[in-house]
Amino acid sequence: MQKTVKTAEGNSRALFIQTTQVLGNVLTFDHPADAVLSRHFRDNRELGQRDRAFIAETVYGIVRRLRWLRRLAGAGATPRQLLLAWLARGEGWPMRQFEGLASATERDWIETIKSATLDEGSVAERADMPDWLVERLLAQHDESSLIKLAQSLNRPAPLDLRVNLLKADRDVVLARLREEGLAAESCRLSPQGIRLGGKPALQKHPLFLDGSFEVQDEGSQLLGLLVQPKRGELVVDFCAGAGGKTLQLGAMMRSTGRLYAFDVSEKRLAKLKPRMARAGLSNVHPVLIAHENDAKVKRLAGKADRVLVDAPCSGLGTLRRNPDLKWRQSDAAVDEMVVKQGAILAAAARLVRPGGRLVYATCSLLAEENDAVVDAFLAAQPGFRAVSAESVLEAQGVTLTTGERLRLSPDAHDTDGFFAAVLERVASA
Ligand SMILES: C[S@@+](CC[C@H](N)C(=O)[O-])C[C@H]1O[C@@H](n2cnc3c(N)ncnc32)[C@H](O)[C@@H]1O
Repeated sequence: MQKTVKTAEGNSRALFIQTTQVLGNVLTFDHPADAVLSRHFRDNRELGQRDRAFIAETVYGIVRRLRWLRRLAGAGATPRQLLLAWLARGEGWPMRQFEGLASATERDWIETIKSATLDEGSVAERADMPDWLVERLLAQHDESSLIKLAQSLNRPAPLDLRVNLLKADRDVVLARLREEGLAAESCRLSPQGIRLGGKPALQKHPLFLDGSFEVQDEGSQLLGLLVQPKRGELVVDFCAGAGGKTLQLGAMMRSTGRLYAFDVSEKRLAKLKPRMARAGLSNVHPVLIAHENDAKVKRLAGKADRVLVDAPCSGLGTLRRNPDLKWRQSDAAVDEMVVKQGAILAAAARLVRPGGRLVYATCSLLAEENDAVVDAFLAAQPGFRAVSAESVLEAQGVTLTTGERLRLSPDAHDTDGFFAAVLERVASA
């Protein structure tokens, strides 16, 4: 495999070739883009931080604007042509920057790309989304708000941290990061969050290694607040994954009580274990389940004070971080997901004790995966009632006009897109 020669400009011929290779692999959409990138970086350990950033940002930039680039460069454009078109039009590289990187013929082609004009295009083309997705979103938004939302989803996300309140104080962490020259601000909404300017590498930061903070989008932090777990409670994180929210819930419980972290993915749960240790949590019990009706789940029927269902979903609210999802998801996959979401919510609800709380959340922007799932659940389960998400947040010092259900989007809140409904099992008489 071609190895990179790092240059001051970070745009050597070899780097260019590697970027084209990675892009070609990402554009098959067989695997998530972040997995393709991680693998490439693992196989090319000599790549410096700048080169990695160039490859990742370029590939993500192209995937975000793929529809536009294919209109400019031609539907059958090769990964290399897409790369050239992106650098010329998306990044605005002047012609001289292509010297030594592109052949004379390619440079002529780049000139035509630079001066090409496109007609306005369809809504889906302007949104840089597949037609099926725009059709679904147009049922919820008018054209101009959809374009605004799409543009916000087509921009990179900021980097947010959640301070582990079990180990650290937000102001102390903020002050330390600032002393180190990082641009750090308190998050606007989450009382546990810090927003950083730029994308500093933090995996080796002492405050990361000692569990004082974790990377977690501000919107995701608000979901933890909706669960609002207390010391000594029995809490279930039904779809815990690698534990982004489990860690937050465990810290809010001050490492007391019992916090069950269920998931069907052994690989994801395995990633939770070192994170629990770093976070100083001894109340978390990861449990691998075969499916939502596993006997291990049923044992807790009627016992949980709080249950979080952070449901598997299309993930379309996270397009800023995972832009390939819009090309990897499909209409049919969303329909299947909706059935699964209903089944998981119904199974999770059985665990909630009378008077206990159930939170259903997704990082989707589609009403089918959000309101429709909750509406169907409430219609089938008269033993549950809705609680206002806005009031739950307000009680914790978060001022956000969101109404009964939490709806976050990058254009309105500069967070990833999230949905959540807070439900309560009516206490028996
Ligand atoms: C949105 S992700 C969870 C993210 C996690 N809560 C976090 O904050 O990092 C959804 C998770 O649901 C899990 N999942 C899928 N089907 C499930 C099921 N039937 N029961 C429990 N978890 C399931 C997936 O493996 C995935 O980890």
